Amino acid sequence: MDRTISSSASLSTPKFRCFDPSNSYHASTNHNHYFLTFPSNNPTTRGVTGESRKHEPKTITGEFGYVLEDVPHLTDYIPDLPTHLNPLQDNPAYSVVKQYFVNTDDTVAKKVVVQRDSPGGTHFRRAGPRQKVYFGSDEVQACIVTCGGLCPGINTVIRELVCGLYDMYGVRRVLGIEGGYKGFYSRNTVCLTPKVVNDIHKRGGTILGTSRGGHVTSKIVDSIQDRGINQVYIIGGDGTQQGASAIFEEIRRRGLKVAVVGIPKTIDNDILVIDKSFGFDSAVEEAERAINAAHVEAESHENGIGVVKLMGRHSGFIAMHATLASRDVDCCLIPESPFYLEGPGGLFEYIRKRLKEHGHMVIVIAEGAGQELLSGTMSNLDQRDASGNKLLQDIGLWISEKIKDHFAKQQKMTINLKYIDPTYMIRAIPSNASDNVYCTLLAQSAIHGAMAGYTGFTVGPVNGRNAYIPFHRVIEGRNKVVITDRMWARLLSSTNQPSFLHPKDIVEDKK
Ligand SMILES: Nc1ncnc2c1ncn2[C@@H]1O[C@H](COP(=O)(O)OP(=O)(O)O)[C@@H](O)[C@H]1O
Ligand SMILES: O=P(O)(O)OC[C@H]1O[C@](O)(COP(=O)(O)O)[C@@H](O)[C@@H]1O
Ligand SMILES: [Mg+2]
Repeated sequence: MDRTISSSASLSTPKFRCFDPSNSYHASTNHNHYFLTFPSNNPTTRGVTGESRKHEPKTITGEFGYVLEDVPHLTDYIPDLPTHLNPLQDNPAYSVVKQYFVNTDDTVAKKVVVQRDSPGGTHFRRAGPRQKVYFGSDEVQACIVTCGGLCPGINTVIRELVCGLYDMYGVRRVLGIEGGYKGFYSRNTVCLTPKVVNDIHKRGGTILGTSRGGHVTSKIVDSIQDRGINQVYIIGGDGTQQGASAIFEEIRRRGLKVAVVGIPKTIDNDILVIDKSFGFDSAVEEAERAINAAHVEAESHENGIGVVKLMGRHSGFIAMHATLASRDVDCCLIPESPFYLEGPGGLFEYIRKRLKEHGHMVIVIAEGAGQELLSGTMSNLDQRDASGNKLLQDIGLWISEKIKDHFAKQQKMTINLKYIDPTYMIRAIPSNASDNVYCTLLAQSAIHGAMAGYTGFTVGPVNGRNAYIPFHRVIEGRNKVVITDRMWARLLSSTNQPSFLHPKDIVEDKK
């Protein structure tokens, strides 16, 4: 579809001009791009001369304290976009479903436990197919990129994006960007078809490759524009969603008809708002195997101690869930719960007690736990990876040495400690059955959102329903284990470990 939208600089409408092919900076033959010129009177950019202000959150309020934290839509900055009937209504598989399309007003409550007098509270737009779409099938040129660390299920999401675009919306042009964000401007692309992706969900990793660092917003958006891409599916964690948000802002600033969709991928389960990230269950299952091995080793030796280090840079969800699932773990240490070694209530005292009672024990430690204890004692202090994430020191190795040293020198006690570090093994596997289904729903929800013209959002389950969540909500912090929550209490009660909290802290927290 080739359209020119122009308007006078009225007070109520933004001023747009059509893409100018003579502009060598963005030389492209694609006709689906609209440019926003500044200054404009668009509410999201008003008052800014020469450059765009960030997209203001769209908040819609209703009666009784109802709040919708809405996601941007292409029509927010490109008015009068033509619409099409959703091709799903003629699709034999879907046309038989009663009420297949979601009501455009459907929203998902962030909080489902409420009291009689509770206000309506925060809601997100419900994911799903809409009757009207803003892209024709022939018009779509989609791309998929995977960034950050690996996670079980990435290939399933890629597969389902490609097959969903093909089967549900008749889209035939889907590009894979190789090697993460930097692939937009430094690598080739690969054409993705249902045939190419047919079996990939059975493999771990990502067929597209991934990387850290290399997010240069202007170069990425230039590449999107030059290639004529109008739907961008970005699979990645908290850092990636930050990057996706920057891409969305730049696309909006340039006034392009390009939908930017984030698909949350994090093995650490540290992305805000969503219930749980895909691949997390698969990773926990794999972690169980390491814990089992540690337990077998520990119980076969006198004073046997099995130490297992698991992933979890800032959030201890994997360690917590693997511990709760296993029942063989006697102590779980996570970044959110500071601990200490010596003295009453400390880790050494607990280990001694446990060995006396049971003759063996298993300790699970998340890689980000206790970093403050060993700061300055090991090399690579304050080093960062290409994405700016702090490189952690090996807490598992450090604590194993400390335990051995303490029991040999101070307790004159022979212990048998086995240290297991399955770090990469838990994330390099294919996803399990339930994660595969999760990935399918996630990918399809992402497609429906982009086709319906929504942009600048992350898709994910909120209280069991997929929703479109504005980027700013997922990048404003990290999801962490709350150690004053019932889940952590369950863990403490299942392991019998000390809380390592000073009674004064607990009283203050309860207040
Ligand atoms: N604040 C940020 N702004 C823009 N891009 C970012 C930001 N943080 C990370 N990125 C980019 O996102 C990608 C993945 O980030 P990373 O932190 O490595 O993994 P993850 O997304 O899994 O957390 C990298 O290419 C990185 O450059
Ligand atoms: O060695 P790499 O590839 O940087 O990955 C290690 C890190 O990746 C993580 O799994 C998290 O990565 P993401 O944020 O990309 O999901 C951490 O738990 C771990 O510290
Ligand atoms: Mg991350």
